[in-house]
This record gives sequence, C-alpha cells and structure tokens, in this order.
Amino acid sequence: MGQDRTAVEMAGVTVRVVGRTLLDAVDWRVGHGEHWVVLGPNGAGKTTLLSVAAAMRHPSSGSASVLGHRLGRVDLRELRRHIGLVAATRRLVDEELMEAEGLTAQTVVLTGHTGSSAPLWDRYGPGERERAAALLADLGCKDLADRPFAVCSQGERGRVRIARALMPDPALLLLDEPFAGLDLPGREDLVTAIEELAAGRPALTTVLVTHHLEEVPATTTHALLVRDARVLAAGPVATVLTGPNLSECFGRPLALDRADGRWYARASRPAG
Ligand SMILES: Nc1ncnc2c1ncn2[C@@H]1O[C@H](COP(=O)(O)OP(=O)(O)OP(=O)(O)O)[C@@H](O)[C@H]1O
Repeated sequence: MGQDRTAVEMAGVTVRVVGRTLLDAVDWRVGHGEHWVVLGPNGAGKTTLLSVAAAMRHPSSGSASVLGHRLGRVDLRELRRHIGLVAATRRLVDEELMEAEGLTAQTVVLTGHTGSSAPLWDRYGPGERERAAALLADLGCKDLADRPFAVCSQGERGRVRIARALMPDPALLLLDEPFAGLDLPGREDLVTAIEELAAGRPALTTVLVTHHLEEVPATTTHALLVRDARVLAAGPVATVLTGPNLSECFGRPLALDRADGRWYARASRPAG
C-alpha cells in the first residue's frame, strides 16, 4: 500500500482534548526506509504523535497521511495491518491475558498475525509458525520459543514484542519506549537488535520514541524534538541532535557526545 515515498506526512496536525492541546500544528514528513527517533521531556506529546502515526488517533485539525492514506478517508483497520506498533502501555495488547493463559514466546509472536491478544489457532498454518520462529531468531531470541512469556525477562519481552509487531510484515514499525525497565545488557541487546533490523530490512521505516540519548540506535537517520506539544526541530540526526537543540528541548544546558555512532548526553558544567 502507498506507492509514494512518504511513510508518514503530517501538516498542521493539532490534537486537542477538553481544555488541553496535546499536539500543536505539527508538520512532519517521514520518508520510506528512514529511521527516526522522537525525543522530548515527559508530557511533551511524543506518545500522542505516535498514536496519530499509528492511525490510532485522528487529528482535531490538520491532515495526516500514513503509508499514502489520509486518515479520515481510509479503513483504519486495513491501514493498521501495515503498521507494527510496540506500545509503551498494555492498552493495545492484553499481556496479562497472555501471561494468565501461559502463552509461550512463540505463540505471543504468532498472535501478531491476527492482531489479537488470544491465539486464533485456526488462522495459523505452518508458514505462520515458521515465520514466528524466524522472527524470534532475527531478534536474537530463538531459544525463547517454548518459554512461557510470563517468565521472560523484561529484555526478552522487549524483543518478543518487536518480533510480534513484525509478524504481519509491516511497512512501518513504531516503537514507544521499548527500553523501559531494561537493565544495561538488556538495553544494549535491544539496541543491537533494532540496528540489525534496520540493516536487514531496507524497506522498513521505523519511528522510536525514547527519553534517553543512550538508547538511540546508531542506524537512526532522523530525529524529531518535541516540547510543549510543538516540534522544536526535525530532520537528519546530524543537524538535529546537537547540544544546543537538546538543551532547548529539555530546558537545561546539555552536552552531547558521540562514540561508535551512538549518542551520550549529560548536563554541561561550567568550565572550572
Ligand atoms: N486524553 C487525555 N486527556 C487529557 N490529557 C491528556 C490525554 N492524553 C494525554 N494527555 C496529556 O497530554 C500530554 C502529552 O501526553 P503524551 O503521552 O503524548 O506525552 P509523552 O511525551 O509521551 O510523555 P511521556 O514521556 O511522559 O510518556 C501529557 O501531559 C498527558 O498527561
């Protein structure tokens, strides 16, 4: 779906709820095959932005197109089949149910084929099972296939969630704080897994929401900084991820370092 080279296009997107503006006149264009990071302080509007890109939420005003389809003029269920979403909250997927039912990691991945929280066994053939196993292997966790999801570590769950989101072979993968709760090795493994995804699937477009520069994969091509519901800067990482831009975004003086293609931020101290 969507023959043009734009994965997400927003023009003047504003999202309002009673008494509040969650997004204010956002212009944003994500090209196919680009890998974006969205950064900003708590409450800035990152998740709201991602929910519009995920075709989960309509703008109150302005226009948004995802994979070439204008929201409001397209069957959202059909469009969402082409979007992989790993959400920060459990609202979209009932992981408690998955745990209570004792689903294995591979079955959790299989449910991505049907977009359901419970497995719909009559919809999964040998092809789907092979694909689920291959995706677990791609994410570096094929040994987890038969392990109950309930006993998987937070890091393992993070990778299983991404494998699940990839099950329908989406053109667009949206990751909302996938590193939350991970320890250092878990974070590094997940960063590596995302970098390998980007390298191995040139057609895939990704958008990652995170709070920490340390979590930005080296394969990231573009960045968007959001503050107080507005876009502060958006464009190629080299121009957007700068100390002055991040200082303005987070409201304190920050210094930014880069090593091995990754980014590191810290409060800048007066020279002494
Ligand atoms: N339905 C709603 N009604 C009122 N306020 C809302 C609603 N949904 C979100 N908000 C508020 O809008 C602001 C932006 O929320 P959003 O979740 O997009 O921020 P965020 O940048 O993802 O934040 P965080 O980093 O803390 O996850 C927050 O202050 C949030 O409390």
